[in-house]
Amino acid sequence: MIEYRQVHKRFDHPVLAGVDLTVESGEMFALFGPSGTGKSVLLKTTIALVTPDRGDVRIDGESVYYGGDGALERARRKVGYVFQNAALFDSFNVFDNVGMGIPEDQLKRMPRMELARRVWNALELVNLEPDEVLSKIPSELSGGMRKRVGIARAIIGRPEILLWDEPTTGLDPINTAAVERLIVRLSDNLEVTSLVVTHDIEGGLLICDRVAMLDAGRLRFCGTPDEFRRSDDPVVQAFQDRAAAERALDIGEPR
Ligand SMILES: Nc1ncnc2c1ncn2[C@@H]1O[C@H](COP(=O)(O)OP(=O)(O)OP(=O)(O)O)[C@@H](O)[C@H]1O
Repeated sequence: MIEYRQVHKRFDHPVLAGVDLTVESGEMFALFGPSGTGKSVLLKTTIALVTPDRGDVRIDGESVYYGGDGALERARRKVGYVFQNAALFDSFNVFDNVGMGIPEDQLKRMPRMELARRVWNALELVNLEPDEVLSKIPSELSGGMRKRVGIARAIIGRPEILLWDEPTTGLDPINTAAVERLIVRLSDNLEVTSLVVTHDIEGGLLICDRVAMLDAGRLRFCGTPDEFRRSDDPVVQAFQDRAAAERALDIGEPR
């Protein structure tokens, strides 16, 4: 379970102004919101990739920020993070990039054969052919393949929680659908809690148990996909209308 409690963050302007949100264990949860409202920043506060100015995050009841020695480390071990642009290391091959998802202390003690087996399994789980990609560097892969390598790195450490930062952004419709199927399959097979930040509202509503919408640094909506669709909040409605119009433009439908 992930609990965000009164999370505040400002950079040169206020971004998060007291976000309260609970994602239950085993849940598949999507976070929506207009561009620049702090969705990625909130995701990053989960494991202190961004540190909140105020507030706390609790994972399975343990405070990430006030839990004392080792709390952040324990949180990071439980979480796999799928970065927006895959964030692979350009000069390392796929084997090394995926292997980096294993915590360093475990990696040091791990026999090479065991590491190879884990990397192989992780690549198979994301539908990549290990033989074909292991020795390639990221620039030799397509955008969709790089995303999958990033996902393999996130799952190789056997996380209990997967955080997905815009996993389908920049992908064509076919790859988008494939990655969405992958999110569902991995979340089911690995029995993880998934929190997905996405602009793909339709996809998020289709695959998630609950969704939330962030607006102006605060949670504007939290509920089931059905409740979201039927919300009479004008801000939520306007957001959905805008998303639908953008989608229609994307896929060339008449507006
Ligand atoms: N490290 C940082 N330093 C300064 N400003 C930052 C930093 N990270 C994020 N911001 C700012 O915080 C705001 C929220 O950014 P964030 O990436 O969380 O938005 P978002 O809701 O995920 O948007 P998008 O949907 O466009 O990705 C933006 O104004 C962004 O410029």
